[in-house]
Amino acid sequence: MPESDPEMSARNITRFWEWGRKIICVGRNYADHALELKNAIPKEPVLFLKPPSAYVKEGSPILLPFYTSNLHHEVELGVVVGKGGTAIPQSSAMEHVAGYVLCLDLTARDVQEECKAKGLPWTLAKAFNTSCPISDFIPKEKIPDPGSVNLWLKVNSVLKQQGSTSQMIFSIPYLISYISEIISLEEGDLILTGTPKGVSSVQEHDELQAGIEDIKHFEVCHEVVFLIGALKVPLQAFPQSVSFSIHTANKSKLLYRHKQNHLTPALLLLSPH
Ligand SMILES: O=C(O)/C=C/C(=O)CC(=O)C(=O)O
Repeated sequence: MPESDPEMSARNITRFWEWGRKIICVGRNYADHALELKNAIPKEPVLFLKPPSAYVKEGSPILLPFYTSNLHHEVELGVVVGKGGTAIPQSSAMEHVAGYVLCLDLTARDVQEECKAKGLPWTLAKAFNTSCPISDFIPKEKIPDPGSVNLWLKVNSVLKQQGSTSQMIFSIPYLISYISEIISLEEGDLILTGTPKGVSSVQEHDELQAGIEDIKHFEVCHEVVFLIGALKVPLQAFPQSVSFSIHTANKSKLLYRHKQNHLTPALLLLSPH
């Protein structure tokens, strides 16, 4: 894969969500969060993906999937890739970063638990439309030390999550190097670096606010946070008319599968109709 595609380079990195092709997420990257969900501390990064259709910008509504009754917020620092590459060494990894966003990795926790129990992928739990709300683009220069910033999230003004990126098990340069060995990074890709502890359930009409603060330059970045880092996103139900009916298979067969195993796509086909 070429390191830089001239057509891609002409695009505006501050609007990466309009054309970026991948969202690569890191799970269990904060020990206290791994433990709150009763997981072991990982020895290497846990990776999963979201599609670009997961993006939703600050101020737009999050759609609440009808198949979950336990949607969780996870606040994260997102790293926006400015220069692609494969097998990027840790020593030059930060040269590939264009900037950052504050993001949420919304997770249908009940669905994820079932997927985990059955050894199934987490796609339904993590990759639905609007599962990745993002703030405005934050240029790299505004966060001189991304390994030492505070992230916080409030639900209806109540503080739920607070943690420092210094608590990450795998650092940003390590993650860029590790991921790019396996999945070539391209300009406009976003890496979600994991969430600190305090994840909890959100409901329709809840209001989420999140922020980022540079610990070392607290005074300056507190102001920056207020301007660029805050997310304020109302939740609303998936419109009933939305349909996931992507299968044409015989309904009675799907109904049988629904009874046997309600996490199969049959649930999506049959559920609200
Ligand atoms: O392993 C689990 O039970 C859940 C993991 C996550 O959802 C983790 C993340 O996405 C994260 O740590 O950021």
